[in-house]
Amino acid sequence: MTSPHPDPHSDTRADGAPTTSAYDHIIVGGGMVADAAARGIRERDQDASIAIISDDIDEPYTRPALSKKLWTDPEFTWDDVPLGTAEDTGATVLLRTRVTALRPEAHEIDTDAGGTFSYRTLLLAPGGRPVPLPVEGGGKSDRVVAFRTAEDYRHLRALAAHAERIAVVGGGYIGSELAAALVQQGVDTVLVHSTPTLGSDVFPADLAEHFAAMFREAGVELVGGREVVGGVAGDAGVRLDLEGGDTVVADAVVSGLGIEVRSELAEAAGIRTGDGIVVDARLRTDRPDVYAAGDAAEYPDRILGRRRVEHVDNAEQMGRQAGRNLAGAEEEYTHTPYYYSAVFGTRYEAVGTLDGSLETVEDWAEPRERGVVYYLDEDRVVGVLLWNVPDATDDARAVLAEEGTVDRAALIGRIPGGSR
Ligand SMILES: Cc1cc2nc3c(=O)[nH]c(=O)nc-3n(C[C@H](O)[C@H](O)[C@H](O)COP(=O)(O)OP(=O)(O)OC[C@H]3O[C@@H](n4cnc5c(N)ncnc54)[C@H](O)[C@@H]3O)c2cc1C
Repeated sequence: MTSPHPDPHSDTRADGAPTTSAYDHIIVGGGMVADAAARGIRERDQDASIAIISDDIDEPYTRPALSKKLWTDPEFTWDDVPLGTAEDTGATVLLRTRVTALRPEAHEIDTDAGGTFSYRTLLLAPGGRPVPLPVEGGGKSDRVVAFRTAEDYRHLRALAAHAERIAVVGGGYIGSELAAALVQQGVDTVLVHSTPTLGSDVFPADLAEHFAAMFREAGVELVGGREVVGGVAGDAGVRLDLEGGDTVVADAVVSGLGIEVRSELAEAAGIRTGDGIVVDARLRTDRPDVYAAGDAAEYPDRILGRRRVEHVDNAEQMGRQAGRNLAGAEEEYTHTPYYYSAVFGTRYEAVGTLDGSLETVEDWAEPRERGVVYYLDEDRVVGVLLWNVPDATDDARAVLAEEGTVDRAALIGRIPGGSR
C-alpha cells in the first residue's frame, strides 16, 4: 500500500538486509478500530509513521454493511465498503499478515511473514473470531458459514444465488438481519434461535412478539427456544440437530453466534486479560505503551462499569480515542456506546444495557411503530431502546447519566420521539 508519509526507517545488517522495521505506531488488526485509530493519531500528529497489520484479506471496511445495506440498499455497492484508511491517513496497511508474537519490554512484534517490527506505541485491535457451529464437517464444508468478514459475505451471497433453503442460526442482531436479508432475496429461510421468542432476550415480551411477527409475515420460518447441538455438513446439504431431538435440513447454514475474543497474542505476552484484554480508562493495558480497543477490549465504562462491547459505535469512538492516546493525548474514554440494527424498514438503537428480563417503562408515540423503552435496574435507568426514533442517542445518554432514584412517571415524554 502506498503512503504519502515518510517511509519508516529500517535497521539494516552489514549485508544491507533489513532486520527490523520501525514505526511510531503499530496497530494489530485491520478492522474498524484500526481505521478509527489511524484517524485518531492523525488528529494529533500528521507526520508519525503508522503500520496496520492485519491477517484479513481485505483492507479495513464497514462491517455492519455485510448484513444490512449490501443486501437491502441497491444504491450501496461494494465500492462503498472500504473505509479508505491507507489513502486518508497515510498508514501502511499490511494484509494477510498475522502478528505472532509481542515483546512489550523490547517494543517489538513478529509476524508470520518473518518480519520483526518495532514501535513507540502499539494498539491491540484483534476483535474476535466467530463462534463455530458444532456441525460435523462444518470446518471444511463451503455450505457452513460462521459470518464475520467480507469474505463471508461474498461466500453467503454466492450460496444465496443457488440455494433454495438456507438455515440461519442465532437470534441476535447479525442472525436476525441475515434472515431478513435472505428472505428478501427470495431464499426459503429458517431461523433457529435459543430464546423462547425472537428478541425476548433484549425486548419486553410484547415488543418481542411484534418483532417475531415481522419475520413470520415476511416468510421466515422461526424455530425458537432451541439450540443446535450437532449436525452434519456434506456435498448435498446440511442437517442441524436441535436439542430435544428435532432436525433442520437446508442447502446451507449461516450462523451469528457471537465471537471468541482473539486475546491469545496479549495472553502470550503476559498482558492481563479477563473477558477481553483489560485496559484502564485511557485504554492502556498493564504493559508500557501497549493499548487495546474495540471488540477485544474490556474497559471501565464510567456509567455502566467494566465491560466489553461488540458494537460499531464503540469500535469507532474507542478506536479514535486509542489513536489519540497512542499519539500522546492521555485522555480518558468516556463515551457510552450504543448499537443499532435495521430489519424490514424498522431501525432501532440501543444505549446502555438492553435485557428483556429487566423492568421496563414503555413510551410509545405509535404502539410498536415509534417509541422509547427504558430499562430499569434497582430504580436506575441502565438502558434505552429507541424504536424508529432518530437522533436521540444523546438524550438517551443523558437519562443514563442521571444519579439517584428514577421517577418512572417522568420518563413518559422525556425523549422526543416517544409520546411527546
Ligand atoms: C456482520 C456484522 C454486522 C454488524 N452490524 C452491526 C450493527 O449493525 N451495529 C453495531 O453496533 N455493530 C455491528 N457489528 C459489530 C461491529 O462491526 C464490530 O463491533 C466492530 O466492527 C469491531 O471492530 P474491531 O476492529 O474491534 O474488530 P474486528 O472487526 O474483528 O477486527 C479485528 C481485525 O484484527 C485482525 N486480527 C486479529 N488478530 C490478528 C493478528 N494476530 N494479526 C493480524 N491481524 C489480526 C482481524 O483479521 C481483523 O481484521 C456487526 C458485526 C458484524 C460481523
